[in-house]
Amino acid sequence: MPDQRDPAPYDALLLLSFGGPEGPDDVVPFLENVTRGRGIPKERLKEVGQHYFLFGGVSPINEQNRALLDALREDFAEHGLDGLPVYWGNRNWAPYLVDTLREMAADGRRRVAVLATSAYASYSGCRQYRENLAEALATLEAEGTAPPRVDKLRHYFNHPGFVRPMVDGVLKSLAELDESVRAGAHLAFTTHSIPTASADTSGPAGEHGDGGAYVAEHLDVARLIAEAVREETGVAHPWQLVYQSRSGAPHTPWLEPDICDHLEERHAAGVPAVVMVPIGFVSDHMEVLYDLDTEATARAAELGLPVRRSATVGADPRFAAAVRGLLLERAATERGFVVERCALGALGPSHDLCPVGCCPARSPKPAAAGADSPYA
Ligand SMILES: CC1=C(CCC(=O)O)c2cc3nc(cc4[nH]c(cc5[nH]c(cc1n2)c(C)c5CCC(=O)O)c(CCC(=O)O)c4C)C(CCC(=O)O)=C3C
Ligand SMILES: [Fe+2]
Repeated sequence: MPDQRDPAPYDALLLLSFGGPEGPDDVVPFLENVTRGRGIPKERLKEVGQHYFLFGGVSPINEQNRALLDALREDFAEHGLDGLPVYWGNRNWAPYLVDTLREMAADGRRRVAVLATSAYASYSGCRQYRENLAEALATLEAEGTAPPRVDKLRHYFNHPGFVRPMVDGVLKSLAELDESVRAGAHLAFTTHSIPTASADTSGPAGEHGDGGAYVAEHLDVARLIAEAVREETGVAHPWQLVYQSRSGAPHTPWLEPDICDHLEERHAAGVPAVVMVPIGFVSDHMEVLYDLDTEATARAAELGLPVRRSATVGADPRFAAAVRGLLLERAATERGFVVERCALGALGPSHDLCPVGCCPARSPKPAAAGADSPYA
């Protein structure tokens, strides 16, 4: 049996996130960072900029990550991992990933476990993070600094520490609905829309059928939550997986239906209330605060349809404990043990190392933490 408290070979955890603006002057440069080379129409960028300006140019994502860092440090300290430092770096805003990795190298960190604030497979949700890691490591090498080795922790969409807090969130939202509409409420599980071409090729090649791993993983989580809610309430609330935050050119097919169209369609079908469950996201960041709490909630109000939006996991202590579990599990695996890998649902635990061709890019770039990675 491996020592369940031994983080070796890891000497640090890196929380890798998206990043977001912290004031009005940050908004445009942030959007330029996000969309460089991605072919996003100017009109869409203007519109998304307005979402940020509506909130004073501040995305809530950085505050959310600071709270998660606190929760992780507290959990580690309480479970004998207080010697394991936790760092934070972002893909698109300060603290930038490359600066954090440089600091980690200077601090003598040689082997780093990476937790991305993205729970599912897809180019945007996995490989793009791995490409950014590879790019940052290459930058350090070019500067003459030996970069630490980075291992990305597996996808945790089906980990109980991710799923259970969301079940509680749905139960809370249902309880907030008026009793007259509660039992008839539908659950709208939402996630980021992505191009269908990207969805179909998400995950290891050939796995999971139409919509690839991205859709299959979300359906598994939606089913798990709906089932747990039924067990708690005795009511089988009808549910559907829907999408939000569509971007890109209008002629490119993206996953549908959109949450706003779905609310209209449910309303027309006589559904008395809807709980929007943002399973695609780890915290209440701008896609949640604008696209659901502002836009979709306003659409529902126009329709006279009662809606609630349930909580994301954020800094829930159960999620922090899950991260510790993922790190210790991977650490033991790297030390040569065969360990139990905690996962709910039908798909089982996700892979540790992305195989060649997993979530392919439009134009191939080096990606870290994969079977064919230059820095493995
Ligand atoms: C799958 C997915 C996740 C979930 C996984 C994960 O969390 O990583 C996610 C998260 C996020 N997306 C975010 C912000 C943005 N995403 C954009 C654009 C895009 N996202 C895409 C996909 C995803 N995005 C895609 C396919 C595009 C089109 C451009 C491209 O092909 O790359 C744009 C540009 C404007 C626009 O096009 O909408 C912005 C500003 C923020 C920060 C929010 C905040 O500031 O609080 C977060 C957490
Ligand atoms: Fe996005």
